[in-house]
Amino acid sequence: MSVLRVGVIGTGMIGRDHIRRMTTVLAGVAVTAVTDVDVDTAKKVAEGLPGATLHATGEDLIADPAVDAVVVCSWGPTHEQYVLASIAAGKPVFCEKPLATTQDACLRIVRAEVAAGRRLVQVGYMRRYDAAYRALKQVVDSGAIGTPLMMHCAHRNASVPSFYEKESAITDTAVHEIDMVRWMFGEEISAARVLIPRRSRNGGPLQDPLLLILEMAGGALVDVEISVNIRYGYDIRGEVVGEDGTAALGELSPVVVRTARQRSTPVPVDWRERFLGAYDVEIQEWIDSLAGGGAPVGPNAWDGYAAAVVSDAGVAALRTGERVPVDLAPRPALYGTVAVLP
Ligand SMILES: NC(=O)C1=CN([C@@H]2O[C@H](COP(=O)(O)OP(=O)(O)OC[C@H]3O[C@@H](n4cnc5c(N)ncnc54)[C@H](O)[C@@H]3O)[C@@H](O)[C@H]2O)C=CC1
Ligand SMILES: O=C1[C@@H](O)[C@H](O)[C@@H](O)[C@H](O)[C@H]1O
Repeated sequence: MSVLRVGVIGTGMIGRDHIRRMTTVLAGVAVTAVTDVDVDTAKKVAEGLPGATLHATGEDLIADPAVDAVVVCSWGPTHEQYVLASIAAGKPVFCEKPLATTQDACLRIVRAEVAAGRRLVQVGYMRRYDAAYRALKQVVDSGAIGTPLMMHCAHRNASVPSFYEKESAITDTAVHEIDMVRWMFGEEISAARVLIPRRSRNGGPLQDPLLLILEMAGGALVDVEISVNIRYGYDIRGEVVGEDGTAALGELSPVVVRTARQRSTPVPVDWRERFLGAYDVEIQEWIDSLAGGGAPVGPNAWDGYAAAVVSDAGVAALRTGERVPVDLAPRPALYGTVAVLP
């Protein structure tokens, strides 16, 4: 079996987590190079990877002949330069979300990939790989609950770091639901609104929670509660309401505890725990798709662009209180003829 040689740019929290899974869990892959502007961290990570090269820059890593494919896990504003450099080098690139931090930057990536004439980019929207979301989509697609009319979502973080801003609730957090509902309904989002409830005393200067309302092109409505200081753990919920029934993400805990007349299940601490299996499947399927020179089949540059445009609409809705339409550029043929590829 051939081994995909991967270079990782950014050895922070998720970069190290993806390196751990590529070196200890997944098959057909070796991490052969790393880099980070925080040289000390990158050096420590490289020391734990026998034979891997520590590069001074992301560009050096992309040019390394011992790197077949690139994984970008640096901060969002740096994604564009590394994704574009990977496309220019003709190397497949898995980029953690967001694809880039502005819709113009995402469009530059889309155009570069179209000019290259083949799919090279995959974006890290891992919910599409989660067993519960996949089971939910299977029910929706089967028609068992009839035409979907609404989806209720909750995205709750226990807490967020001090650099998290008001807009991050949309651009950093709800962006996962933005991608997920496009995939779940197989269609684009046409408009966004934000409703602002009473502010939590745990939210500090943030407007927390928020309610993001998304209008799907086919007329369904999606509401997303975004609470980022919920304290009790990391809680992700989703329920689709159809004409003939409803389907919701199941309870995921492998254990139920009964004691002192209480019944309880643990709540994950954060996304690494909740989506552990999804990240494994996501990266394994990406590796497998590249075998023998193949193209990635997961969330593509168009999906990254569409998520950025909807995020911008959400941010504008948050700032103005208005309903903001989503205005997408024409979609290039490289990204298929159905609205959102399955
Ligand atoms: N799919 C998901 O659920 C998640 C995705 N993410 C995404 O992953 C990315 C990284 O997030 P974290 O690991 O949480 O951040 P982090 O701050 O822990 O790690 C980012 C690393 O990138 C490095 N870096 C920054 N600029 C760089 C540059 N120009 N070149 C090379 N390295 C550079 C930093 O020094 C840092 O070590 C973000 O885009 C974030 O949105 C993060 C958490 C979960
Ligand atoms: O991507 C992620 C983080 O960056 C973000 O800050 C969290 O809100 C999300 O739940 C997580 O999946």
